[in-house]
Amino acid sequence: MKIAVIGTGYVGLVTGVALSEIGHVVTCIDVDPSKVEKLSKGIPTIYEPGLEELIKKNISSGNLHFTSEHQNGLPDAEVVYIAVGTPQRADGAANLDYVEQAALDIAANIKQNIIVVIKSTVPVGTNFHIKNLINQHTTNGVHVKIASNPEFLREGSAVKDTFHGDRIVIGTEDEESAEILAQINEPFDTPIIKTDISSAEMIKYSSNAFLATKISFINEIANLCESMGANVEEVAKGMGLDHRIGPDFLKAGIGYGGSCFPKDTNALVQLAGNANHEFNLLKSVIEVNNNQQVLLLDKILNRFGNIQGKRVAVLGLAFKPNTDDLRESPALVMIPKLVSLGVSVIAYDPIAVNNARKQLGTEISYTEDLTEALKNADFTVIITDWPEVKKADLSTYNQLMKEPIVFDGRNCYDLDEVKKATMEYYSIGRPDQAPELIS
Ligand SMILES: NC(=O)C1=CN([C@@H]2O[C@H](COP(=O)(O)OP(=O)(O)OC[C@H]3O[C@@H](n4cnc5c(N)ncnc54)[C@H](O)[C@@H]3O)[C@@H](O)[C@H]2O)C=CC1
Ligand SMILES: O=C(O)[C@H]1O[C@H](OP(=O)(O)OP(=O)(O)OC[C@H]2O[C@@H](n3ccc(=O)[nH]c3=O)[C@H](O)[C@@H]2O)[C@H](O)[C@@H](O)[C@@H]1O
Repeated sequence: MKIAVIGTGYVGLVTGVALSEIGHVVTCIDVDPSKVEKLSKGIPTIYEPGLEELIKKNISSGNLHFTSEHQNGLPDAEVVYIAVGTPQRADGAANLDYVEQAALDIAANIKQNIIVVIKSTVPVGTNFHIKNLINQHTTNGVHVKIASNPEFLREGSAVKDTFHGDRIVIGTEDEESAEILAQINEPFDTPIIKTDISSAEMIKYSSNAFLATKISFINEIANLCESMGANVEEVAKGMGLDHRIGPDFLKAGIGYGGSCFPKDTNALVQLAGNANHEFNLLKSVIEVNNNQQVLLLDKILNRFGNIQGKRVAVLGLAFKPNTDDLRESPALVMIPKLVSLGVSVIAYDPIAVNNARKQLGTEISYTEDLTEALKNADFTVIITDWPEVKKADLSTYNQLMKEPIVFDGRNCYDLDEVKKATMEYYSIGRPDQAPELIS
């Protein structure tokens, strides 16, 4: 089938590439010509394991094309996916400007009746709004049907998630569209749920809100564990063995970040508000997360009092491992606060340094070398559980830092190993480790 995908960010690019891999002829359209130039040469614009090989392979086979001109991809397309951003507005609601512009681009360029599939995460009602917008603006008598096909991939495992997802949700107006979309997706060998459009839109927000709730719940339990002398890792293990609870998303830490949980939880609160429903549970989830992101700072100030003039190693800038994405990373909250308290920060990340420089500027130093970050540091703050950090030989903290004092926002280390390594160690929801060992 001939498919066009509008937007080549995390979702659009991975979707377009995956659809080309399963045999469709795909044109990916992006208004950013620098992205299109790189992608056309087979150079990925995002870090995603497995993506580069698939881009190169499908460009060579003739199944995958990139363009910055809507008139190059849309006229022939039988199905068009919208995968542009839906960032957060100042009031928390989803900003639909990019989706609406994509709708106008479709209306101006299609030459036949097609199905438009919205992959972007959009509030309930948006699909019908976009369908009407397109159909009001087509000039040559053609019209579109609309379908909601929300995306559930995670950054860092986007390719794997696309080929081996838990489910594909297809919300349509009629059985014929549902059948066409089911056929397009059939080679993914993933269970397909056919439903109505509003339910499909709601499934996406509810899924993200529920996962965020699990994280805030375990973080709140972690904070209780600290007051009560329990260990949250043990508690999560004991809870997760109950199949009704499950072990996933029970990792306590510095709070959730990323381009979606923060914005989608806020958007759902707004959406509920529009329907005169106070979503108090989700409001608390957001509040817990906001507090969690600065919890380590309280621990640091409790330990030191004044930290002015100290050298701090910050390990990890990305919002999670295996991505160079910094959107809503706890690092963006923590580092400016540390800087405002007069410390000098050297930040380590294996792949996100270039993106971080654009956001955090030149007030801090950056390195892709873990040992360089630790050298002569007065204390270390762990923000991202990169494998490089988790696998580090704990004696290096002792060898390289002025004093091995570590504030770990991701519970990277086993407490018995920490004891052996003679570190002063503060983590989340576990007993602090032996400050008296430090001379
Ligand atoms: N990033 C993620 O892991 C996931 C994101 N989502 C949702 O998918 C949507 C897209 O997210 P991302 O891929 O992260 O966004 P992104 O911001 O990385 O990419 C959006 C792309 O669309 C392009 N664009 C904007 N307007 C355009 C237009 N009129 N024509 C052509 N290109 C246009 C931009 O230049 C940009 O390259 C959002 O609604 C998000 O909530 C859903 C699941 C996972
Ligand atoms: O809508 C989206 O954009 C996507 O949002 C998340 O994916 P992603 O943001 O890529 O990453 P996650 O692995 O879900 O992690 C999100 C945040 O939660 C944190 N987290 C995750 C799990 C956990 O147990 N504890 C925890 O603190 C991570 O460190 C990270 O900051 C969802 O997992 C995807 O299903 C969804 O498609």
